[in-house]
Amino acid sequence: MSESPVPALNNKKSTVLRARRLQKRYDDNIVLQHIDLDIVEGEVLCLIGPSGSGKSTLLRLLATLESPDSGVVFFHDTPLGIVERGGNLYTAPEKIIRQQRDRIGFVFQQFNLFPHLTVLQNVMLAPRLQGQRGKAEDKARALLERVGLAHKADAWPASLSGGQQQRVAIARALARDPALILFDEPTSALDPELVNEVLAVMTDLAATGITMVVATHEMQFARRVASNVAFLDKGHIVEYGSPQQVLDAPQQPRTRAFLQQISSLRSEAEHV
Ligand SMILES: Nc1ncnc2c1ncn2[C@@H]1O[C@H](COP(=O)(O)OP(=O)(O)OP(=O)(O)O)[C@@H](O)[C@H]1O
Repeated sequence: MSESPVPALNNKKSTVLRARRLQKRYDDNIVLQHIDLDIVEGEVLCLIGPSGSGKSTLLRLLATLESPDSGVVFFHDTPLGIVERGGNLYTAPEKIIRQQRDRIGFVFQQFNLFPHLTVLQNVMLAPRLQGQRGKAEDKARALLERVGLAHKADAWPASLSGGQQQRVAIARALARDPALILFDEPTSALDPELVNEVLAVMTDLAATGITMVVATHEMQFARRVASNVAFLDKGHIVEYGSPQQVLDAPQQPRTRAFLQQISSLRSEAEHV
């Protein structure tokens, strides 16, 4: 019997998401290789790495917005793909997979709000689709309050600043009652003066124990908020550990070079 590609699951209850041996390629370009990750309840994992290192692709695989070429993502121990068990190929029932996927929120770099819906309607959409019709509006208003935008409920997305649109996108992700929220460089598209309002909302979420994976170039945020930091380089996780380990005492030359580059870009920007 061939060895299973997936290591035996341990039954640690608090593991929200587990990725095993993920690999992804686009044509000849191998974008991710040998990715193993465990994300436990309440953890904030920051993904850092150079442009093109595979952060966005990894987030899309974790959210099952795309499928890996091999390897599998488990969400609360449910495989969201095909695994080998006892020598047979196994997939969870489609309904179960859908229910699990619904509990993964995603916040995109470019906000991706629906332009033809008001702010309130954007946030109400998920609870409505989940059949919470009666409660959807109250829930959406409470979430807008939570991100400081209750007064913008009836506004159109295009009338908001980028920072406000991203806060609405966070409220929309929260409306799914997610067990995990994935953030893909949520402040990269923002003018510098709008970055902090979004990071403040994310810091509050982390403090309430929401499990998050955040691809980011905001090292101060990672230092303050992350439980763990993973440094991706050319599709591999080459360094992983606490923010102090990875950001203050990196072991790998590539991590050191990347952090120096980021910090010199930052000081150049401050002197313009
Ligand atoms: N849909 C796609 N089709 C083809 N190639 C892709 C696709 N998506 C990503 N890639 C390639 O995969 C590699 C990793 O891209 P990815 O966007 O995941 O990196 P990243 O670390 O998030 O970069 P950035 O910080 O610039 O967003 C790049 O070489 C990119 O060109």
